Amino acid sequence: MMTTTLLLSSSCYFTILGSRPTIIRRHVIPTTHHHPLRFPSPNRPGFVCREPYYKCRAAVAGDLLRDVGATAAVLVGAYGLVRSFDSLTKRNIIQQSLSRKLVHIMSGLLFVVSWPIFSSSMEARYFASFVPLVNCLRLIVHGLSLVKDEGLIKSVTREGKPDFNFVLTRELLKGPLYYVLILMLCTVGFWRESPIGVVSLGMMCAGDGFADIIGRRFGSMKIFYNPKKSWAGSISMFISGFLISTGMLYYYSVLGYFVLDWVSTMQSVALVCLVATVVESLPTTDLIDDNISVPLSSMLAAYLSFGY
Ligand SMILES: C/C(=C\COP(=O)(O)O)CCC[C@H](C)CCC[C@H](C)CCCC(C)C
Ligand SMILES: Nc1ccn([C@@H]2O[C@H](COP(=O)(O)OP(=O)(O)O)[C@@H](O)[C@H]2O)c(=O)n1
Repeated sequence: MMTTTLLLSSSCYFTILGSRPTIIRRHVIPTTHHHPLRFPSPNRPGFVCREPYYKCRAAVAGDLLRDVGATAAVLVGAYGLVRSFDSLTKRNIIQQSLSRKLVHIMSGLLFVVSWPIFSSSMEARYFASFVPLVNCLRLIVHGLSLVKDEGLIKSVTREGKPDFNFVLTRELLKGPLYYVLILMLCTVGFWRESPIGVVSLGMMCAGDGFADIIGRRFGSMKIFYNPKKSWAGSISMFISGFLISTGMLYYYSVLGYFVLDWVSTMQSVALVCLVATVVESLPTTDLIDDNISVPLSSMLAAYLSFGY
């Protein structure tokens, strides 16, 4: 019932939204609705099915089947990723802090990489957002110690010691929870139609992740206005964020989702990286988690520089 309501409401919402003219942006010409590699989907605004009705219904059913399959596959991938790092940590192959950061880096990036396996229907983004939603609920349930999952605790908490006291598992309700909420926001809000989501997640996942990994190891020269952060960490955030975000945009442009003017695009990505890196370096972690400040500041900077 909830799914039907969601599908009907999202179809109505995107029928209205989809009637907007396709505006050619300074950098980006959104081609998602008319992606040459995508088969027409009858539940897309403006689509005129010239085939017999049964063929249109088959196309809708094909989209639905594809999105359900893609959702299941990505859910399994998410569970497998956390379990893999739990195993590596248990066998002392990698340190717990490194495990957490690699999960931080890889989860979101692999999630964004998986978006093209979903259909080109208007509801595809909601199927994709179901994956971070499930993980959000999982973090809440375990964060409130309603259920015990040693592997999850070891893979995504700072301590990694699953003694299941409420204080420790409550950590799941901070960084990790904000992280999956931002994934949901970017999936539903920007999807494959705007570079803003891709770049913002590149900064949150890769930039913030490598800042920690490099900063912990090589961050002897501290930032004068925030001794908890280092120049090495911030510089690595800028470089990794720029390279990964640009690489993700290239991936989506090769698949035909964006047509990008690369000179101005790289200038815009560099600006977003600079803004996100400065925000991350500020002594505000106690006030607002990096998993909120970094992506939100990236979204604002990307909106102002990409034009939409
Ligand atoms: C450890 C995490 C965040 C904490 O960040 P920080 O506080 O150290 O800055 C990441 C938590 C990841 C979450 C448990 C699983 C998310 C999975 C994702 C929605 C889907 C991944 C799919 C892909 C195919 C592996
Ligand atoms: N710009 C940065 C970011 C992190 N770091 C290092 O990485 C550690 C963890 O960074 P963080 O507090 O942002 O970690 P999370 O809150 O992202 O888990 C810091 O205590 C620093 O040792 C750094 O040196 N420079």
